[in-house]
Order: sequence, then structure tokens, then C-alpha cells
Amino acid sequence: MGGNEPGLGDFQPETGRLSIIVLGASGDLAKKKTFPALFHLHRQGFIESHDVHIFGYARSKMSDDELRDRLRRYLTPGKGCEETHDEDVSKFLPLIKYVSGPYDSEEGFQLLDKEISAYELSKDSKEGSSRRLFYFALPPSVYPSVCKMLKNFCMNKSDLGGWTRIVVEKPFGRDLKSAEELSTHIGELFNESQIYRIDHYLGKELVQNLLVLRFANRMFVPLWNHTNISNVQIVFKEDFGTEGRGGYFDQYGIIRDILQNHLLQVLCLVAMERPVSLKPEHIRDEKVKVLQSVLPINEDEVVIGQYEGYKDDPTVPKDSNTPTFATVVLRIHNERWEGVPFILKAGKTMNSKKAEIRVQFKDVPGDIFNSKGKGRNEFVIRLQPSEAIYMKLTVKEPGLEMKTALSELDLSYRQRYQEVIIPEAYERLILDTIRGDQQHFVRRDELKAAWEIFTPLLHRIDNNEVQSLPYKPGSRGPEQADKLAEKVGYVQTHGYVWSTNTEYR
Ligand SMILES: NC(=O)C1=CN([C@@H]2O[C@H](COP(=O)(O)OP(=O)(O)OC[C@H]3O[C@@H](n4cnc5c(N)ncnc54)[C@H](OP(=O)(O)O)[C@@H]3O)[C@@H](O)[C@H]2O)C=CC1
Ligand SMILES: O=C1O[C@H](COP(=O)(O)O)[C@@H](O)[C@H](O)[C@H]1O
Repeated sequence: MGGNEPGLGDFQPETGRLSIIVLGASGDLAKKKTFPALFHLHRQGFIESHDVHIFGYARSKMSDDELRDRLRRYLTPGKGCEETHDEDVSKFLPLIKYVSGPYDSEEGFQLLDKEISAYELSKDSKEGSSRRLFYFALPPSVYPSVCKMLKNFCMNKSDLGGWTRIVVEKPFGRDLKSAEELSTHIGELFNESQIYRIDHYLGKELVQNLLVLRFANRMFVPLWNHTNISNVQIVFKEDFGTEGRGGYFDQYGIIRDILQNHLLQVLCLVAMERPVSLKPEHIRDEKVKVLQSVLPINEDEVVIGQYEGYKDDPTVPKDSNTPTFATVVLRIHNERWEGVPFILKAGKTMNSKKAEIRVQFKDVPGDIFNSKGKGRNEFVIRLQPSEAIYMKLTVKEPGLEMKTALSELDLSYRQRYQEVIIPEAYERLILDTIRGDQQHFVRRDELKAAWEIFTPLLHRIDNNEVQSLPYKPGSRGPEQADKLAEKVGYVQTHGYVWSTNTEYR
């Protein structure tokens, strides 16, 4: 296969030029996420002007300068880089060249290859030593034709230590069958080691911290199981709706958009066993085992909802049953997690914007302080906004009396790491792709196992056999969802006040 991947152990220094090709360069993802991530990598010196060229490819007709002008306003200064920003932008934008063409035309991709080769040769790069990274900022419907075109016309030629890698975005299929068809198709053209299935939640700072927290802290090791943990919630909330993306969103819904990928990936990292090492395959092996241990979803442990006003969007069908909210309880059938509900919850147009993992511990047996009902121990990892890790503990209230209260051990990143710039998820993941590290990407068997979990439920929703309940924009979602969480064991803390600062609420 053109563009071989060196195997572990036969490392070859990378000397060839790097071309990063953003397919779908005129689109939303490209301008909001992909190009800004490349800009920040360039600004920090992770990709350098003498070594890299960036190509945008899309159907729209425009010049290099038109694309650069479009992108300019999305390139925001990093923390502390305000003064050099204009200079940073003026060094970055000239690296971008635009090629226009359809996604299924030989001529378009031949032209793209010609432009990439011309750049490589202009830099004295030997044929076969060049590195080509194709980023699919595209709808999945065109993946098959684009993969075929790349394979036929745009691969790194021969085998002098160069490579060709593709980064594919979600949605990767609509269900098990379509995802497997897509995987088979792409798998016939590219090796698994060339395919980087991106899930940007795996690039978030606190998601990357999960393995360290779990496996580098002795105090968690004996506690992390069904003997001590009552339930785990993994929550994603947005306080805005589909905002003009209604037509797109309606084909997928919140389960395909958030639960099947982002929240399930987080669940894997919370629930997996200790990997043999940090090698990508060892980590991914353990994640697959978790997914394969998830029991079929019980519909009594599902609440789906749709916010009122969703169907006012003219691109959404008037009879749509697509959920914009879902709470789904997953149960992992293994020695560690038997009996512990993993409550996955996601919603649009909710009362707040946040993503967090909340591990709730069981009540203390033989409690002598009568503290039951005042709140349980919780270990909370807030992924966003304002990254934080905190632990809710029962302590003695200061004073002469022996009264207990809930307080916290608090690691707020903004206070603790004041000078640190936390990289954007996309920045980190693109850099991983350049470095050939697949640890934070989804392997084919993981993807399959993830679709196996949700496909039966999704088909029933698609067939209107499970109904979305209405909920008010700005609310907590259908009240049945809170009732479900309570039924499976979550105990809400009443009256706990952490701070008067409303920023976090
Ligand atoms: N370092 C930091 O930044 C720290 C911040 N804090 C802040 O203090 C505040 C309180 O902390 P904490 O208790 O952890 O978080 P919250 O008060 O946000 O929520 C506690 C839990 O109660 C749930 N809940 C809220 N209302 C209801 C309801 N009506 N029915 C059922 N469940 C409900 C929440 O669910 P849901 O997720 O669905 O809303 C969440 O799981 C938060 O704003 C938190 O961010 C606390 C400690 C440290
Ligand atoms: O993948 C998606 O994620 C975003 C939310 O990402 P975040 O990093 O801001 O949490 C969501 O808005 C979008 O619907 C979904 O497709």
C-alpha cells in the first residue's frame, strides 16, 4: 500500500515534507475548528513554515486569498499572544493554498495531487518520503468516493519513510449496518493504522486526565468498583438549540450526535480496567472490552425528549420524533461494575451549558453521625466550562457542636494553573495524527461495539416506537429523566452551596 506505516520498533526519521489537506475547506467545521487548530499549532511551533503546507479542497470556486480572508476572523489570539497576533496570522495564512473540485471527480483529485507534489518537489522532498494528512471536514455521504479518489490519485508515492493518513469525523454511519459498510469500504482502501477516527471529546484536557486520575492515584484504586460506587453520571448539556442546523440534526438526533460517541468514549475511560501499558492498542483493547460488556439497553431505563419549538425550524419535518434530549442508563456486566448504573444524559436547549462526570459513592455503612440525607460523597470531573475536579466530602462544621456538613476538596484549573494554556481538543488530536499516535482515536472494533449498544434503541425511535417527550427550552429536560436517575440510585444533594460565584452554575 502506498505510504506504508512504519511498524513499532522500525522507526524511521521523518524527513519528508508535511502536507495537511483539509477536504471540505469551505465548510463550518473547517473554518471553526480545523483551520484554527492548525493556526494554533503553527503559532506554537508544532508545525513550522519551512516544513508544512496546507491545502484546502472543496467544490466552491474561490481563490487562495478568498479562502484566507474567510478564515481570518476565526483565527483568534491564544491567551497571552494578543500582541503578536497580527504577525502570527500573517505568517500562517500564506501557507494555505486552495484547490477547487468535486468529491467524485478524477480531475479534481489529480489536480490536488499535482499541487501537493509541486510543493513537495519545490522543497527537495524525495518522492515517497512525504507526509500527507487528509482531514475529512465533510459529510459522511461523500467519504466513500473521496477515499477512492485519494487512494487512486493522492497517496504518498513509494516507501521512503513517508505516509498517508486520513482523519475522519463523526457521524460515522447511522447505525451498526451503515457504519460497518463504511468501515469495510474504507478498510479496503486504507490500513487501520492510516485511519484516525476522531472523537474530539478524547482530546479534552480532563478526559485525557482520566487515566492518570484513576491509575496513578493509589487512593482511587480500591474504591473504584461496585462495592463503593452507587452510580456514575456522564452529562452533556447545551443551553442553545440546533440553531439553523435543524435539518442536519434531525437526521441524527442527540443519541447519535452525543451519546453514541462522546459520552460512550468517556464511559470507557471511567470504566475500563488498567491497560497493560499506555500503548494505543493496549488502551483500545480495554475500551473495547467495556463496550462489549454493556448489556442491551432496557427501555424502562430510557427517557427521550424534544424541546418545544424544535419543529418551528422550517428544515425540520412537522412530525419529527427526533430526540434533542436523552437519558439512557447503561449497565456493565462485569466483576467491577455489576449493579452500578451509568447514567448518560445529553440535551440541547437546557438550563445550563456543561459537561461533567459525576461519580456518586454509596452511603457509609453504620453511620454514627446521622449524616445520611445530607449528601453523599461525590467525585466530580467537570470537562467544561471552567475545568475542575472536586470531591464532595462530609466534614465537621467548624464550631463547638458536632454537626456535619458537605464540603469539597477543590482543584479548579483556572486557579491552580493560572499561567497554563489548555489546548483545544482539535489541536491536540491533529498533532497526535502528525505524530502517528492513535491512542486518542477510535478503532474500528470500538466503533462497531458502540453502534451495537445503541442501534436497537435507535431503530425503535426512528420507527416512532419510543416517543420523545416535550420539554421547555431552558429547563432540565423532561422531569421523567430526573425520576429515572433517582429510581436507579442517584441521590440529589439538597442545600449544598459551594460558592457565591455564579459563574459555575
Ligand atoms: N471547582 C469548582 O469549580 C467547584 C464548583 N462547584 C460548583 O458548586 C455547585 C454545586 O455543585 P454540585 O453539587 O457538584 O453540582 P450541581 O449543583 O450542578 O448539581 C448537583 C447534581 O444535582 C443534579 N440536579 C440539580 N437539580 C436537580 C433536580 N431538580 N433533580 C435532580 N437532580 C438535580 C445535577 O444534575 P444536572 O447535571 O442534570 O444539572 C447534578 O448531578 C455547582 O455549580 C458546581 O459547579 C462545587 C465545587 C467545586
Ligand atoms: O460533536 C458535537 O459536539 C458539539 C459540542 O462540542 P463541545 O466541544 O462544545 O462540547 C455539539 O454542539 C454538536 O452538536 C455535536 O455534533
